[in-house]
Parts: sequence; C-alpha cells; structure tokens
Amino acid sequence: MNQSKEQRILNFVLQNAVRGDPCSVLDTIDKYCSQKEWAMNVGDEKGLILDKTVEEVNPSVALELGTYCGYSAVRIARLLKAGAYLLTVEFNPEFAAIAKQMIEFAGVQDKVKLLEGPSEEIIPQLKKKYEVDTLDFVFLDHWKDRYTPDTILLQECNLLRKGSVLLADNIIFPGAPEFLNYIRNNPHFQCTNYPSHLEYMKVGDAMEKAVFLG
Ligand SMILES: O=C(NCCCCCn1ccnc1)c1cc(-c2ccc(F)cc2)cc(O)c1O
Ligand SMILES: [Mg+2]
Repeated sequence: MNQSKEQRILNFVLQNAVRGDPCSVLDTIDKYCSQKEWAMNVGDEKGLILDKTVEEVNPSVALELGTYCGYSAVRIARLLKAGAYLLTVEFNPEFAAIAKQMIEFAGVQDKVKLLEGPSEEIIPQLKKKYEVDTLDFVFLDHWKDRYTPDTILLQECNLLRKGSVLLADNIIFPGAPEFLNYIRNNPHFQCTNYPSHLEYMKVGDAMEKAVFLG
C-alpha cells in the first residue's frame, strides 16, 4: 500500500533530523515541505509569529486544535517552561499516529498530550477528564469553519480567563471570514492581525491574535 505524504514527511524526519532536538525536527520538516512536497504545517514564517506569541504568553496550559503531523505541537512545546504542557486535538487518526511519532522523536512527549477526536466532543471534557482549570493559550489551526463554534464552546465551558490568548492560523488563506467577523466584532476580545504568507508559498496569509477580556 503506497505511503501517505504524511508518512513520507515522518520518514524524512526519522532519517535526517536529530532525535531529541526539536529545532532540527522543525528545520527538517520545513526543508522537506519547501523542496519536495507542500504540506499544511504552519511553517517557518508564520512559525516565528507563533513563537513570539507563545514566548509573550509563556503559558502553563496550552491547547492546539489541529495537530496534523505535529509540527506546531513541537514548535510550541519546545518553548514551554518546566511543568507547563500542551493539549493538542486531532480528528484524523492517520494524522494523529504520525504526530505521536513526530512528537516523541523530537523529545517533547512529556510536555504534549495528544487527544484524538472531534474538538466539539473534547473541549467539553477538558475540565473534568483532563483536569484543566483555564487555558492560557489556544492555537486554532483545524477546520476553518470550526474556529467560531469552538471559540464559543471554549467560552461556554469556562475555559478562558481574563488574558487568555487565542492565535488563529489561515485568516487569509484558506481564510476564516466568519471567525474574523465574529472575533473582531466581539467586545470580549481584543484583536491583532499579523500579515504573513501561506506556508512555503508566496501567497498572502495572516494570523489573528485575540485576547479574551473576561
Ligand atoms: O485545512 C487546514 N487545516 C485543517 C486540517 C484538518 C483539521 C482536522 N481537524 C483536526 C482537529 N479537528 C479537525 C489548512 C489548509 C491549508 C491549505 C492551504 C492552501 C491550500 F491550497 C490547501 C490547504 C493551510 C493550512 O495552514 C491549514 O491549516
Ligand atoms: Mg494552518
């Protein structure tokens, strides 16, 4: 059975990156996806915006929606302080299996909990099943039409506190127009736009940061 693109990306990392070195895993994925096969990792350019936001927030508890191959989970986890952790949600079992191996190879598995399933089912379980109080940081990178309903769900489940930071990928391409309209017109959020480019391409894209005001 011929391999998936995601399996080829993982194999390239296993053969070319340095085990236990998150930066080498990120660089190797970026090399493969810019030179051989495009893939929907947040990438190196938008990755810098993600890095700066994570460093600014310095979260104790972070949530990622949309794990894919684990690139942004490794990117976020490598910056977390001792005792801090990332919960990452992936709907697709094949992607989750790849991401698990990627996260372990990078050596950040002790900081990352990979949750497999639909975000609308997992979010309501975070407090009781995963012992979350509130989330300091949320990275939205899953289905673009889920950004708004899941942001509403996070609020309904009391998972946000004054100062919680949301960062959303793909505001321009593929685009999340309904989310942009929702979040920018919501008095409970303070928004900032970060223009950038679609991963590995010259196409314009952007990230949107939204701080929950309580
Ligand atoms: O669809 C995207 N991500 C969601 C993937 C499925 C998430 C499944 N899931 C996980 C948890 N709950 C649900 C995405 C797409 C593109 C893109 C850009 C150009 C193009 F021509 C085609 C595609 C670029 C991204 O940066 C993206 O993030
Ligand atoms: Mg994305």
